[in-house]
This record gives sequence, C-alpha cells and structure tokens, in this order.
Amino acid sequence: MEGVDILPHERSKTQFDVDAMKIVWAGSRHAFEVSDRMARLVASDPAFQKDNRSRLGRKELFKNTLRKATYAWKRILELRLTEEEAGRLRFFVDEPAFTDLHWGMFVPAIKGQGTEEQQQKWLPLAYKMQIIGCYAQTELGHGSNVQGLETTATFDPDKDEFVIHSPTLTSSKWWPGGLGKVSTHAVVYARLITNGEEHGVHGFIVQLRSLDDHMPLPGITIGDIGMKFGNGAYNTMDNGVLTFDHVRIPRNQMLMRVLQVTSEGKCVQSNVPRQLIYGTMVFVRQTIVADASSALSRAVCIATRYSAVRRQFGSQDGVETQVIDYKTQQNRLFPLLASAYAFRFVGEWLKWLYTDVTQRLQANDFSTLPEAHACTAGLKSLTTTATADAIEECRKLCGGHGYLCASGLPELFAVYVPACTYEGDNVVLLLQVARFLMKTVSQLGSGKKPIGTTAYLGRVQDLMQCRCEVQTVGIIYSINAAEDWLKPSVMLEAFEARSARMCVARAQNLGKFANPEDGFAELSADLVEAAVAHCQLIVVSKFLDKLQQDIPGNGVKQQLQNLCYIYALNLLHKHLGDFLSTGCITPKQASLANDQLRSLYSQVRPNAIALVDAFNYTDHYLGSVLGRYDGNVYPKLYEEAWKDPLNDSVLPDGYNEYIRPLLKQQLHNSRL
Ligand SMILES: CCCCCCCCCCCCCCCCCCCCCCCC(=O)SCCNC(=O)CCNC(=O)[C@H](O)C(C)(C)COP(=O)(O)OP(=O)(O)OC[C@H]1O[C@@H](n2cnc3c(N)ncnc32)[C@H](O)[C@@H]1OP(=O)(O)O
Ligand SMILES: Cc1cc2nc3c(=O)[nH]c(=O)nc-3n(C[C@H](O)[C@H](O)[C@H](O)COP(=O)(O)OP(=O)(O)OC[C@H]3O[C@@H](n4cnc5c(N)ncnc54)[C@H](O)[C@@H]3O)c2cc1C
Repeated sequence: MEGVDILPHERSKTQFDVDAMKIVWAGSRHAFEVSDRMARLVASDPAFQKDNRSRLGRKELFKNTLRKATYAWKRILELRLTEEEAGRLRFFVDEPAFTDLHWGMFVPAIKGQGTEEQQQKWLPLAYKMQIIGCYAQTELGHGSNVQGLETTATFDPDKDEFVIHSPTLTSSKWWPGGLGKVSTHAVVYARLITNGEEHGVHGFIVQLRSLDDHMPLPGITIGDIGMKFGNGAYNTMDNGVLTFDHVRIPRNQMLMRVLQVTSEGKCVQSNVPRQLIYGTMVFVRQTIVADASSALSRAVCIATRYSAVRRQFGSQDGVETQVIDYKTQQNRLFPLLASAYAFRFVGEWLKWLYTDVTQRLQANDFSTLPEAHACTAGLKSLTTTATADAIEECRKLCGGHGYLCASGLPELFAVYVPACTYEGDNVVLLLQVARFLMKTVSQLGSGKKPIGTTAYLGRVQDLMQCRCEVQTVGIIYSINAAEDWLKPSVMLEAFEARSARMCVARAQNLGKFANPEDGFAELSADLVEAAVAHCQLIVVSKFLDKLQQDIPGNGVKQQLQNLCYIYALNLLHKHLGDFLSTGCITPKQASLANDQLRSLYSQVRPNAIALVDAFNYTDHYLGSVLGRYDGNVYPKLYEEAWKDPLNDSVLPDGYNEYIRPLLKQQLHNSRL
C-alpha cells in the first residue's frame, strides 16, 4: 500500500464518531468552531508561514516575529476578533512573541494587583497596545526565591516617589520575555523600603523606554540575554536584562491592592492576603497546564501518523509490518496519547477552579487560595515534565527521521522544554505541594476536615487501620481479574490509598525531627514523590469525573474510557514500587493490571489515527512532514531535503578552500 493510501485505510477502521470527539476535545461546539475558523485563517495566510524558522539567523528571526505579531494584531482589530478568537489565533500562529508577556502577564498583574484607580489608568493603554509591558521578576541571582530578590524600591516622601535601584550585578533583572528589545513598560518586582524599614517584595509599574523614540529612559540599561536552546524555537523572544540606577517613579505606580503606601511612607495592609502578589503566577500556571495538552497532542499526532506509515521487518509477502503494530511501540505511544486527553480534561477542570477562586477573591473569600496554589503549582509541574519527556519520546518513536527539523519535533521540544523551568522550577513547585499536603495531614488530628482535592486524606485513618493486613492481601479486595481494574471506584481507591499512605508515612518521618524545617530539607526527595502521587491522583480522578458526564457521539465514551484506563494503568505500572511498598495492591493485582493494559492497547489500535485526527490540527500548525494528514511522507521528505540551502549548489562553499586541497594531498600521498 502506498503512503497516501495508508491513513485513509486506517481511518476506515475507526469505531467512533470523530466529529463528536473533536467537540469533546475542544470543550464545546462553540469552542470547536472558533478554533477551527482561526486555524484555517492562519493556515491560509502566507504572512504566517513558519517553515523556514530553523534556518533564520537571530536578527532575521526576531524581525520576522515582530512582523508576524504586529500583523496578527492588525488582523485582530480589522476582523474585530473577540478575546477568545484572538487567543486561538495566537495559538495557531505558533510563535512565542513579546505579545505573550504583554497579554499573559503584564495585563493580568495590573488586573490582579492594581487598585481600581490604577486599573482605570493603565489597562486602557495596555488594551490598545499604546504601551507594551512585560513581567520583570526574576534576577540574575534569584529566580525561584522570590523573597530573595535584591532590586529595591525606596520611598522618598519629599518627592512622593519611589527610587528603583539595582544595588548589585546579581540584582539585574534577567529573563523577562519582551524586555530585551520591545517593552515600553514593566511590572518590576522589588523590595519595598519605607522610612528605613523593609516590607517584602511588591510590584511596581515602571516605564523603561521612551514612547517617542524607544530609547531607554535615564538610569535604565536594557538588552537581550542572548541565544537560547535550539534553532528558531524560543529565540523569537527577546528575553532581557535590565538594571536601574536610582530610577524615580511616582508613588501611585506601586501596585497597591495588597498594601498601600501613604504619602508619609506609612504602610497600610488591606484585607487581601499577601500571597495575592503571587497571583499572576497562579493564573499563568493554570494556562500552562492547558497548553501542555496542546504540545503533547501535537507530538503524539505526528508520532502516531508516522508510526502507521512507517514499516519495518516482518516481511513474508513483501509488505513489512507497520511499526504501530509492534506492542513495544504501542506501549510507548498509547500512554502518551492517553496523557494528551488526560491533561486536556484536567486543564479544563483547573480553569474552572481558577475561575471559582477568582470569584471568591472578589467577594473577599480567600479560603480556597492555598488549594488553588497547590493545584496550579503541582499540575503545572506534573504536566510540563511529562510533556517535555513525551515530545522527546515521540522523536525517538519516529526513528532517525524524527531527528530531522522537517519532523517538527526538534523545534517543538526546544520551544517547550523551558516550560519545566519558567513560571516556577518544577521541583520547587512540587515542594510547595508537599508543604500543603504535610500541613493538611498535620491538621487531621485537630478534626479539621480536608476538602476539595485533599478530601481523600480525611479517610486516611481508615486506610491506616488496615495496615497490618495490607502486607499480604492488599486493601482492594475486589480485584481478582484483569477486567476488575476497569471499575472507576477501584482505580480511584488504588490511587487515593497510594497517595494517602505516602503522605502519612512522610508526615510520620517528619515528626521524628526536632526542627520541622530540617526534616523537610532532609526528606525533600521523598516529599516530592508524595506530591507527584497526589497530582497524579488529581489527573486520574478528573478523567474519571469526565466519564461521568453525558458524552454524545457514537463510541466516543468508550474510546475515552479506554484512554482513561490506559493513563491510570500505565502510571500504576511505572510507579509500581509505590503501590506495592505502601501495600495498596498485591503483586498478583499488579500483574492483572498489566494484562488489562495490553488488552486496552489492542482496543485503541484501530482507532489510533482517528483519535489524533480528533485534535483537528492543520498541517500548518503541525509543521511536520512526518505528521501530514495525507500520510504522503516519503515524497515530501525527499522534496524537503532539496530545499536546504546546502543544496542550492552542487559544490558547497569551501570546496576549493578545504575539500579540494585535502583530496589532492591524499592523491599525492598515495602516489608516494
Ligand atoms: C503573535 C500573535 C500575536 C497576537 C496578539 C494578541 C494575542 C492575544 C492573546 C494572548 C494570549 C497570551 C497567552 C500567554 C500565556 C503566557 C505565556 C507565558 C510564557 C512564560 C513566561 C514565563 C514567565 C516567568 O517565568 S515569570 C517568573 C516566575 N517565577 C516563579 O514562578 C518563581 C517561583 N517561586 C515562587 O513562586 C515562590 O517564591 C515560592 C512559591 C517558591 C515561595 O517560596 P517561599 O517559601 O519563599 O514562600 P513565601 O514567599 O514565604 O510564601 C509562603 C506562603 O505563600 C504561599 N504561596 C506561595 N506562592 C503562592 C501563590 N502563587 N499563590 C498563593 N499562595 C502562595 C505558600 O503556600 C505559603 O503559604 P503558607 O500558608 O504560609 O504555607
Ligand atoms: C524561557 C524562559 C522565559 C522566562 N520568562 C520570564 C519572565 O518573563 N519573567 C520573569 O520574571 N522570569 C522569567 N523566567 C525566569 C524563570 O521564571 C526562572 O528561571 C524560574 O523561576 C527558575 O528560577 P531559577 O532560574 O532561579 O532556577 P534556580 O532556582 O536557580 O534552580 C536551579 C536548580 O536548583 C533547584 N532548586 C532551587 N531551589 C530549590 C529548593 N528550595 N529546593 C530544592 N531544589 C531547589 C531547582 O530545582 C533547579 O534544579 C524565564 C525563564 C525561562 C527559561
């Protein structure tokens, strides 16, 4: 069968309604229609072409991004796109740009931390992009430790101004996207000092460049921090360095929703908790979780289509085996496909949680903020780590051709992998989750009932009472056959028990230390494992919740069920040590889980292509010869190779200088 016939043949085997699945993936019919329209708009406009990105030098690449971003903005205004449409358009343009930080962090920081008055002054300017902003928090010497930032904002009551200053080299702002060459303004995080006293880190709106000629204002030094990992990729962004030499700003440019500074320099705390200063990070972490499913599904789409097209070995009658039919390929690929769906649904739920906490904050209810922080931090960490690893796995699943830029995977990996670091290093974020869990467990004795995602810890007492029995029989008595693993209550119980037991065991170990902080530092690696177990439980439980909903479309729910159990059983297999050592399941039950996993792979196999088609990605967005919708891989790969600048001439530049003399010399030597 020819390459172009394979994918249609695969599609003919589909056992569910792909159009209905597209709507489930998008979240609603409306969301699907908006997304589909924006994808086509971008794909059909030559201004958004992106296939030469990895071949451009930095300056050319950056200018190209400026052109695209400003053109995108022009189209948004011309077409009067809604916020939702503009967001999807940005998504399909698929190029990190200064606009991301302007809309994604500068605007939310003012909205979340500014007073009404400040919002009224700054937001209209930002919304029209008459000012362009970035988020300047991280410094050369400190990123994770926000309380350790060194930039100072000292109040001068005589002039009613703050003096922003970088006292050391390590206090230079370092990394903010959009800062290097574009932003006119920044929300700068600095230590507040009034009347000689320190009041912690706060945000300040600082103008950086002239709105007339774009030159840095007096006392400000700015530049780009240099090339980053990979060609193209995140090098479209001007991550910058910034220092202040006693730069003065009016008092009303400190973001004062949390703390007000009066003209005498007195600090007045509002009823809003201090942690709201970190609110922008909570917002962005939530968007990063939604984004993880996009990056992961894109890689999986490429690897799945190519695995169906690619054949190796097994030839009796001249037709070799499609590599997707190898169980080892399925065992590596299908859990990633399942993870893409799992992250989609947990992302939807997290968006709901974020909206809920935002509404509560507006009504001065701060009770769910710690949980929102733990969930956004933990899920950001879990999903980005898994996605970065999965993109690399997809590259390997595509064999040698996956290493070509034409596969789209190297650039996807390079642009994605910093998500494990930005918006909070993934380990640092898991330690935040661990703190939250240990605090929750420590309060169990006082009768405080845990709620939301930690409600299961309230049942911990019961679980611990079974401890002597579990060593031999496990706590889940109802698993006696492989199919028993397909019961939602059983799966949930296994993941809850594992996480609860890991948390309680860590809490008990912490109790052995005289100083809890020493214990936390000593046991941090174990604590991170408990945090991972808790976050995996959240993803599994939200996928199971999704299956409880009414899901229309022939066969759609069945496919989602298969994927949910693949996601959970694969995690169980990978973390078997946790499940066995905590006595949650027996070795026999683990073996049954594995049998069930293999059986699910066989059920997914005929639907694999349709399950990635349901992402509804255009070839433009995928940017991959291996992942083409039509499966016409080899002719296009061959064609693509000839586009490389090295093939512009038969003889390469340097032939006369280097190759010819070398060959001549060898000829000369061999005659000797
Ligand atoms: C081209 C087309 C153009 C089209 C144009 C138009 C398009 C329109 C659409 C645009 C769409 C844009 C979408 C964009 C999406 C955004 C893209 C973003 C890209 C990436 C940018 C990356 C940016 C960054 O990286 S910014 C810097 C981030 N930095 C960090 O994350 C630092 C990590 N460190 C920390 O968060 C903290 O310091 C932490 C948590 C480690 C604190 O540790 P510490 O122990 O010191 O804490 P304390 O300060 O003492 O506080 C403890 C106390 O507070 C609680 N807490 C901590 N954090 C939070 C929090 N965030 N929220 C709530 N509570 C928090 C903590 O739990 C403790 O509580 P206790 O109760 O006291 O225990
Ligand atoms: C592409 C990119 C874009 C960015 N954009 C922005 C931006 O727009 N604005 C902005 O302000 N910042 C930005 N950043 C900075 C980013 O937020 C920080 O790099 C990030 O928060 C990590 O901090 P760090 O670099 O200080 O890492 P470090 O904290 O120095 O981490 C180094 C290592 O130490 C470990 N570690 C640190 N603390 C602990 C601890 N307590 N316990 C155990 N291990 C620990 C980490 O796990 C890691 O392995 C960006 C970064 C990147 C890569």
